[in-house]
Amino acid sequence: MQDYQTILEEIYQSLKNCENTGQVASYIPELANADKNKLGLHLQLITGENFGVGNSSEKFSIQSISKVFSLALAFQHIGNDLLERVDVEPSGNPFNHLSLLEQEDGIPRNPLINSGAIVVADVLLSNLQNPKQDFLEFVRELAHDDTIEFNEKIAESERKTGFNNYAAANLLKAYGNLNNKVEDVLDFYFHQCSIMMDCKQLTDAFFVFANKGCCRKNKQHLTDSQVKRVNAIMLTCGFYDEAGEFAFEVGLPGKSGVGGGIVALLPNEFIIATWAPALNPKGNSYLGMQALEQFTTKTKLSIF
Ligand SMILES: NC(=O)CC[C@H](N)C(=O)O
Repeated sequence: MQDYQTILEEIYQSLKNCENTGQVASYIPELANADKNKLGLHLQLITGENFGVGNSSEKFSIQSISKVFSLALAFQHIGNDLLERVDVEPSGNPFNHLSLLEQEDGIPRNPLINSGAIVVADVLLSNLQNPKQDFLEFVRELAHDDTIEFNEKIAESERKTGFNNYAAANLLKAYGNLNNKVEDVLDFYFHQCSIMMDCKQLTDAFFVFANKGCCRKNKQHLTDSQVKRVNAIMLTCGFYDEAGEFAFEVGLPGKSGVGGGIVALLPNEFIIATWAPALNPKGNSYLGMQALEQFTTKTKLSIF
């Protein structure tokens, strides 16, 4: 086995010493408080070994990483019917882009951009009995961790400034691709994005996507085919208009969030999560992208 702890420490040291030109997201005011100097990495092997460095056990707002959980839960409930309301093509555009939605008659390009995730949130609202609580329980169950919570302050902060997401939701409603009230769908969406987790917990929860749909306690949550699809969507759409760059530099399916987190995985091998709050111009963690590039280069482990 490779010396993963040493590899993580080398990556951590090299990034701690490099100039961090990223910027913390400030369009959600609560996120602007994050400390740009934080950096955490956690690796979990499919065999259960764990390795961590830096601020890997500090919780942060997972933001768009939550879109993978909502996609998985929607697949679990309505299967491929989901694909009638949201496509699976990379958008080549920023996560909050609107004009494509209008050009394509209210069918979002994929479930990992905001408009697509808002449609998925609508599906969950229609299919769950207590939507927010049931969603939280799903994430807790995947991670086997009942301490995972929403951050009400962050959800409220985004509600107050989420004009772009209101625009997307209203456009979806106008095209007949939203069954519930705009306010209710966005309340769910802002809460899912506000969930607080650390790098270790993210690797726990994403274990299911590296392990053919079975979580760490061996419960089957998704079929083989659903896991294949979720991973394919992560690979092609998980980093918005930087998905090509991530595949090129890192070579793993993964998902980023504007809280500065990234989770990536190699099916049947490992799950790795990074957290560094400052973002590059495309909205992905500046140091996190580099950490993962170094990891797959040093270990020679990627899907390619
Ligand atoms: N890329 C992200 O993490 C974006 C999520 C954020 N909640 C938004 O809707 O703008």
